[in-house]
Amino acid sequence: MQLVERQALIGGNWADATSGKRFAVLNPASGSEIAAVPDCGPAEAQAALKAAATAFQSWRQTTAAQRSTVLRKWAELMLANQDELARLLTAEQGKPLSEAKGEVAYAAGFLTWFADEGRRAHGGVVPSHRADARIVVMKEPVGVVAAVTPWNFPLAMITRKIGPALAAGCTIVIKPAEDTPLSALALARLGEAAGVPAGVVSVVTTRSPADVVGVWMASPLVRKLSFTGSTNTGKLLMRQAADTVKRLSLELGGNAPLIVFDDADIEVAVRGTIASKFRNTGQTCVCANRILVEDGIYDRYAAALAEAVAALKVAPGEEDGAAQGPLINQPALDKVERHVADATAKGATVLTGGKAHARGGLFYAPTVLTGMTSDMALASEETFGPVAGLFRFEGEAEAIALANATETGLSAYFFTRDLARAWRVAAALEAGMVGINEGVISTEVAPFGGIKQSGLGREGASEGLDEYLESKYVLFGGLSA
Ligand SMILES: NC(=O)c1ccc[n+]([C@@H]2O[C@H](COP(=O)([O-])OP(=O)(O)OC[C@H]3O[C@@H](n4cnc5c(N)ncnc54)[C@H](O)[C@@H]3O)[C@@H](O)[C@H]2O)c1
Ligand SMILES: O=C[C@H](O)CS(=O)(=O)O
Repeated sequence: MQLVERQALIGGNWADATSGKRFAVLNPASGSEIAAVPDCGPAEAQAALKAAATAFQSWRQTTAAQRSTVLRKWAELMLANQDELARLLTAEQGKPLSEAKGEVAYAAGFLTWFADEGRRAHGGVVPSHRADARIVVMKEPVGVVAAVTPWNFPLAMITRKIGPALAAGCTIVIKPAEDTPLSALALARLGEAAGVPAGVVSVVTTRSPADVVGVWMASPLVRKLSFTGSTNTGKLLMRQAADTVKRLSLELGGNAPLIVFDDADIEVAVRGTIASKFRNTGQTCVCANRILVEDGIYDRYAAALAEAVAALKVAPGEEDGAAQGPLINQPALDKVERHVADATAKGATVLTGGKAHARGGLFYAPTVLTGMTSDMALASEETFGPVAGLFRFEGEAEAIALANATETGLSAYFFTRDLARAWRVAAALEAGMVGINEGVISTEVAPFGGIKQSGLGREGASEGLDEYLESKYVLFGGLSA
């Protein structure tokens, strides 16, 4: 396999951990080792941070056009290596190759998007409050950014940070998830080829995240943390950030409702449910987690959904036609099995799946459960696996109440053909992102993020650049009136 890097990128140098320690990266479909990478610690974290602080002084002096050129070239190299990057991503993360290829393009899209946005980071001239003074507002880069990213989208969750950070003139130190470091290292190699200067981007791989990230969180040199991962980890890092008042972008957990109203087009609703619930084998932060179905359509929809889910091909991601890959690791599989066992013990019925797949290992049969109730674990916890739990409701008010009965608020979906209802329900749902008659809404052009305990800030869109900029207001006084 090409593009496999076996060293970390520390301040422009490809290096082993000073301890010599390494850890294996496994293929979740087979359990076989793909490669081993450095198990870095505080020494490497400090070296990467020092290099980023030094590089920041020169990178911030480049023009927006120069930074844009580098980001565009990087995106071009990603697309030129799309097949190789996708094969590597599928090998370490498990998703079907078709989805991995889609992620490469999606990830490159953030670099292209912010290559353009960075050239629009305008400040402004403010109408002065005094005749002898003029006021301007300048946009300046935040500084050194620490990025901590998850395993489920090992490329896109990184470029969603690198893009705006570098476009703004920041430098960045990255700690990728221990399950999927190879995609991050391959990305960094392409960045080097695109002209990213030494120290501007570092990738520090480790099996001990707290040891590496703890150095960055304690240092005043890091002016911003951009984190994507679970809400619990996000809260922990948020507390650590307080000591040095770091800027925060937090993309955390979800528990998305997907509502099917009586007037929905069943085929559209089933297609949208499959797209939302089973993308990346259900291991997506914006996956539908609770399926709320109105009484009048419930039985027809449940039968149609179960038929479609039963037809999903479960296989290693590189196999032709694979629609569902393995779970990322044993704890992820254990959680899926716990949610299904809890639901059936409390009265839910399995329409399809409901057990480990015949392939064994980390493969689980895509599942549809009916008769779900709010006391079940799946109702309040993010399953992060291929399980669609159907809850019954009567009337719009009950649907909204059920949908909003969660501490998170990342995404929500609903299916209806009533335009007035579409506006009412979209306004009533407590979520940062809403899909109407659509199950996949993620794009670099729209602000991605959640409310409540799903996080802070937005990624992508024009707003995504603001997360990496500071406003400096300058008053020119003593001017003749
Ligand atoms: N909102 C979003 O955009 C988004 C996107 C993807 C995943 N997620 C969420 O992430 C979760 C799944 O991802 P995960 O299992 O990798 O989450 P996780 O929080 O376990 O890990 C995320 C990252 O944090 C690191 N980490 C873990 N503990 C740490 C610590 N004590 N100090 C420093 N770093 C630490 C991990 O090594 C990893 O790189 C789900 O809840 C999912 O909803 C959210
Ligand atoms: O896990 C959620 C990520 O944000 C993936 S996507 O942006 O929804 O594709």
